[in-house]
Amino acid sequence: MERYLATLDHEELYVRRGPRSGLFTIVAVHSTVRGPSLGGCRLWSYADNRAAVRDALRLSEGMTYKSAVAGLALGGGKGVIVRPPGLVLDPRLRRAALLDFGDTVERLGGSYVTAEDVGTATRDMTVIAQRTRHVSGLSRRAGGSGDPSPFTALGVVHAIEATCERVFGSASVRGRSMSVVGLGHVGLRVARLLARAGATLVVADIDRAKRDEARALGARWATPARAMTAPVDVLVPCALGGVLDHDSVTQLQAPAVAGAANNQLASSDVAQLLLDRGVVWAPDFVANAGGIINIAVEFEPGGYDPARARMRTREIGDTLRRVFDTAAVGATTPLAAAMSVARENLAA
Ligand SMILES: NC(=O)c1ccc[n+]([C@@H]2O[C@H](COP(=O)([O-])OP(=O)(O)OC[C@H]3O[C@@H](n4cnc5c(N)ncnc54)[C@H](O)[C@@H]3O)[C@@H](O)[C@H]2O)c1
Repeated sequence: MERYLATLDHEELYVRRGPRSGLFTIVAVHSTVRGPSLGGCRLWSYADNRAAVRDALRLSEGMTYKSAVAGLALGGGKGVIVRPPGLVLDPRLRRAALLDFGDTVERLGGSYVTAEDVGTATRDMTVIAQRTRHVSGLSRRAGGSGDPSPFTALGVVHAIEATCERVFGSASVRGRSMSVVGLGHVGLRVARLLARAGATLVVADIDRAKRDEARALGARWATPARAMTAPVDVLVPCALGGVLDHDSVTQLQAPAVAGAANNQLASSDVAQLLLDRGVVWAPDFVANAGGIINIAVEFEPGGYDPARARMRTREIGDTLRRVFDTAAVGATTPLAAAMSVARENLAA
């Protein structure tokens, strides 16, 4: 395993071919130290099955640290349904694969709880729930916590405020300039919240149809490349991962970066480059934890309550302040500090 896949640091890895669909279903449980492992079910196509297993192992580990740094009573896990390259899932096959995945989750007896992820949506969770009760993120009508995006956006805004406080001495975004790259489910909501709070916005998306949103926000529209290097106070990446690499960081003009996009650093050494260039970076897995914080409320005594979810999401600001303080004391990067806070919480 170690030789062919990845360093194994996990509690469980379950690979099972679904009898209905014939597709491989995979669940990796990295840690249940703080609670049941939670992580989305990714329906994705890979070059080969090893790559799919590797992805489940890697992503489940990331979930352990994301939940731990947020102080949640959850561990890290991830599910994958492997779609063979070129295979189109018609509705019948898709349903069969989701039911197969539900059986896989059920066999793990609650050590893994699934949720939506790339390639799956809330309605898919309803199908999976026919085979297992270890499902989160069902619709509000079905008793779940529903769409996580508004909570992710709220958390990102609190992360931006904590970052402004660190860089400019005040958490207020009023009068600050910000560049929001990616106006999707999260980015558009972040932009609206920032505009309402008095920030001046540059916005960008590869989808030019989003230009109308810029007008509605009173924001300046830019190409994604220009928005990334705009001379603003805060860069807010809300599209894809890997946007901060050795090239893009040397062109950054913003002294602060805080956004929703997952895996913003192309490689972990970019964290040091940002520090060396005096750019304060809010680690993505701290800033974008609002979605999982919202889901975690489903597991609290009394069940899901949106007001409690909002309250918990606001705590992202304080978590990030602790990360920045830890980084300052240790003269290290916010990435290293966030990992150290997560490890402390795992050990506690
Ligand atoms: N939805 C959540 O609750 C949540 C939670 C945690 C993390 N995230 C992360 O936040 C990011 C955004 O998530 P989302 O749910 O809003 O996704 P989304 O698909 O709704 O939105 C992404 C937007 O980015 C645009 N985009 C894609 N490539 C771009 C590029 N190169 N430049 C500019 N725009 C580009 C797309 O056109 C789309 O409008 C992702 O990285 C996601 O993994 C989302």
